[in-house]
Amino acid sequence: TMPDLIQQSLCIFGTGDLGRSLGHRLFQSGYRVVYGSRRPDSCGPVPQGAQVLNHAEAAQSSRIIFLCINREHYSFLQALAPQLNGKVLVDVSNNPEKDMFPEANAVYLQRLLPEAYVVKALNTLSAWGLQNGPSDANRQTFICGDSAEAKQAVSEVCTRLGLLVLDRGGVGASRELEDFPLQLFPMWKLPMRIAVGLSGAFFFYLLIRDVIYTYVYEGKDVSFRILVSLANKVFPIVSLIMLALCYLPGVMAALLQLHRGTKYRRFPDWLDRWMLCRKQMGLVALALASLHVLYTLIIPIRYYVRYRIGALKNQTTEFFNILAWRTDSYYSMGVLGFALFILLGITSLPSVSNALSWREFSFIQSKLGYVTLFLCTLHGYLYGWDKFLHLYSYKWYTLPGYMLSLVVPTVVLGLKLLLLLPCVDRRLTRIRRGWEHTPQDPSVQKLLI
Ligand SMILES: NC(=O)C1=CN([C@@H]2O[C@H](COP(=O)(O)OP(=O)(O)OC[C@H]3O[C@@H](n4cnc5c(N)ncnc54)[C@H](OP(=O)(O)O)[C@@H]3O)[C@@H](O)[C@H]2O)C=CC1
Ligand SMILES: [Fe+3]
Repeated sequence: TMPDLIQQSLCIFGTGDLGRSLGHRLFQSGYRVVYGSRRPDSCGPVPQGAQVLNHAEAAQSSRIIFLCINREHYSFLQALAPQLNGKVLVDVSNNPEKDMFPEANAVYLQRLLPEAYVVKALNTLSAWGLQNGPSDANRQTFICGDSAEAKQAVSEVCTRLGLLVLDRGGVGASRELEDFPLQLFPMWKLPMRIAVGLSGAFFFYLLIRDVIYTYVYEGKDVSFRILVSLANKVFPIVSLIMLALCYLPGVMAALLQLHRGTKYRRFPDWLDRWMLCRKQMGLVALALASLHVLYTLIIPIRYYVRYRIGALKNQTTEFFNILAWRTDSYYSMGVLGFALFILLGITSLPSVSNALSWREFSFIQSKLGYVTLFLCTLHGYLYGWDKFLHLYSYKWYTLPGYMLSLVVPTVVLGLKLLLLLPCVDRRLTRIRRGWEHTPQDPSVQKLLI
């Protein structure tokens, strides 16, 4: 019923892992597959119905040739130039490490065969993923090449394989494409480093204040506190600081724009990088906040706590109304803050945020985000209440951890309040709409010309 499709054959060089998986998928999609191999008679198993020939013969069968060969072996293709000139060569290769070779693999291939049309594609897929059919992670492929017509031909094949094709431009973009598979959660690196660094620092700080101090002054060993009490201080402290760090770059960018009087100037690189990983920063903070919630929920079943309650059983103590208010208020702020925090986390998931308009997304991430930060900071302040008045809070003249955790959020919220002042807000809006800029600024003039 689809004679044109059944007739069309595609050529694959290399019968290795990727060659076989790709051939299998192409065959399933209705193409005839012809392999080019060094040893057509003794190569490994190939998909049913596929033909295996030597390279020169196989090249005759199709205009498009997928090179499922490692880059190190590309040089043999030069001898096949007469057969390969004018063909579309699909480079799918990756390197095991970054910057192994001076030029990108596809650029190298194009240099070896200047008369062929090199297209980089499929390198971000895996042989395993191809064999398993399109799953979520394997549904898209980046593609680049200098010939629009060759790219179009390869795109059609990829589309038939059920892949979403994302055009990245000329062959010069192939270095970027080849670096993709080598990345390991690039956006998570900075947030994870901050989380680990802050957690370590606060752990030792609190270890000295809570455990070592008690040991030195009271001769009591309370090291059991490390596992729950200490953890339940470190996690909320780091979580609150990181939540504030999500909003600090935005505030700083606004201040920078106000200071420069224009939006037509790039932010410094570090600020750009910081802004780009805000989502990951927020999700790490959410994970830590969740740990804080779990640790808090298990407090009543801890042996230490049950022991203390048992010991107090026969004493009649007075009911302090103010204490009831204090604890309830900080718990309620914590609960509300955490609920909003989860909402922020959910709306940052791609499948959810894709369903939101830009306006809805920025409403939740910015307005509700600041409300979340405010509630969580208030939770911290109410937790402290009047403790800062008591001398026992300052062991060895050091501040309690919760006080340190309030510094960054307080600064961020303060600056945000400043930005909300009507006169400041009006100026910022004018700058962001491009109505206002400092004309004597040379970089702006360059942009305007
Ligand atoms: N495996 C994967 O998941 C992915 C692989 N890739 C890329 O695909 C390419 C192939 O990978 P893969 O299939 O895993 O590798 P394999 O080692 O499994 O297969 C490579 C094939 O290349 C051919 N070959 C080997 N040496 C030479 C040589 N000296 N001269 C000519 N041909 C040779 C062989 O085929 P024959 O014996 O038939 O000649 C061999 O089967 C690589 O560039 C890789 O970066 C990209 C994305 C994912
Ligand atoms: Fe708390």
